[in-house]
Amino acid sequence: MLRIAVPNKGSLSGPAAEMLHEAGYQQRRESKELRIVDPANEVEFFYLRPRDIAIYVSSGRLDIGVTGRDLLVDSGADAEEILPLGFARSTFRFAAKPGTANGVEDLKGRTVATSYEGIVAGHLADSGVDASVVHLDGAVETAIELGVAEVIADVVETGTSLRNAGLEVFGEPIMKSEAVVIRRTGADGEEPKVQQFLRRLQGVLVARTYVMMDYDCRVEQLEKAVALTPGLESPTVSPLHNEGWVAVRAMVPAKEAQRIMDDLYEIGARAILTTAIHACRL
Ligand SMILES: Nc1ncnc2c1ncn2[C@@H]1O[C@H](COP(=O)(O)OP(=O)(O)OP(=O)(O)O)[C@@H](O)[C@H]1O
Ligand SMILES: O=P(O)(O)OC[C@H]1O[C@H](OP(=O)(O)OP(=O)(O)O)[C@H](O)[C@@H]1O
Ligand SMILES: [Mg+2]
Repeated sequence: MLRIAVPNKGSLSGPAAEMLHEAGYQQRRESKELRIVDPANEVEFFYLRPRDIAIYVSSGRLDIGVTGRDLLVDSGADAEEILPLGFARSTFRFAAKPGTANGVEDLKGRTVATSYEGIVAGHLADSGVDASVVHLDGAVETAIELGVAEVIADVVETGTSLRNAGLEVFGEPIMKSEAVVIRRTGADGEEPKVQQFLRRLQGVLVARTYVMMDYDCRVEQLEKAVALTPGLESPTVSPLHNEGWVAVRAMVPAKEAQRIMDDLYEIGARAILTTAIHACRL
């Protein structure tokens, strides 16, 4: 039975459960459940605090986990990223009242408040800057107003929390994060159950980024049409009952679907349809 750690709370928890559900795994019915078994898929899910997941996985008691890249790095645990999942995207940045600092070099002798002490201490050390770090659990933006620190280092997504606190980012981004699948460093990467789990999640990622496109076009336009919709391997082309026409079917990136439909129409393609892909194995 594959043992998988899943975030039980916070920004990662909802999207992680949704992705696992789309990948065909049973998920917990209510938020107080800490552990469920999915016998059909021979998987056991452990719902843990996102911050603790890398520690459990590095101990070898759980095979894999879903967490944030920033949380993995911050933990310092002996675990490695094996698949980025594309949700809970954020940037980790320094911020302060405007005019306080322009870069990490200005932090010498100052105090930085953060929930990610590992990342911040590592970054300061790498930059050769001697500053103090104060650990806070959350709502770090308020630390400056209340005089606990002059600078914060925190997760930024839309920037709304910083703006509301009258703060501005400064310096280079410290890191870019998103949800990731992790395993113990050096664990057997070929393990078939792990490979199957990763293939299922990759299938969801592809199903979310591509749509299926179908259209009819004249044989004379086929080469131009196929250049617009090359598909992953090559498009399927089938004859139509009306001579001189073919039906074409290919996967296209969802973001480009409308533009491709316009371009196909321009060259004379008709009955252009897109349909969602629910699951796939490439
Ligand atoms: N507003 C956000 N947008 C995108 N990702 C975020 C956001 N806030 C936190 N994250 C990401 O979520 C992970 C942190 O999850 P965690 O549950 O510890 O914090 P949280 O989502 O802020 O929840 P909590 O309310 O418990 O603090 C990190 O990987 C972080 O980058
Ligand atoms: O750039 P934004 O879109 O505003 O998102 C970033 C904010 O979201 C998270 O906070 P959360 O709401 O989880 O509260 P917390 O600080 O207590 O963790 C994070 O810690 C930032 O404060
Ligand atoms: Mg938070």
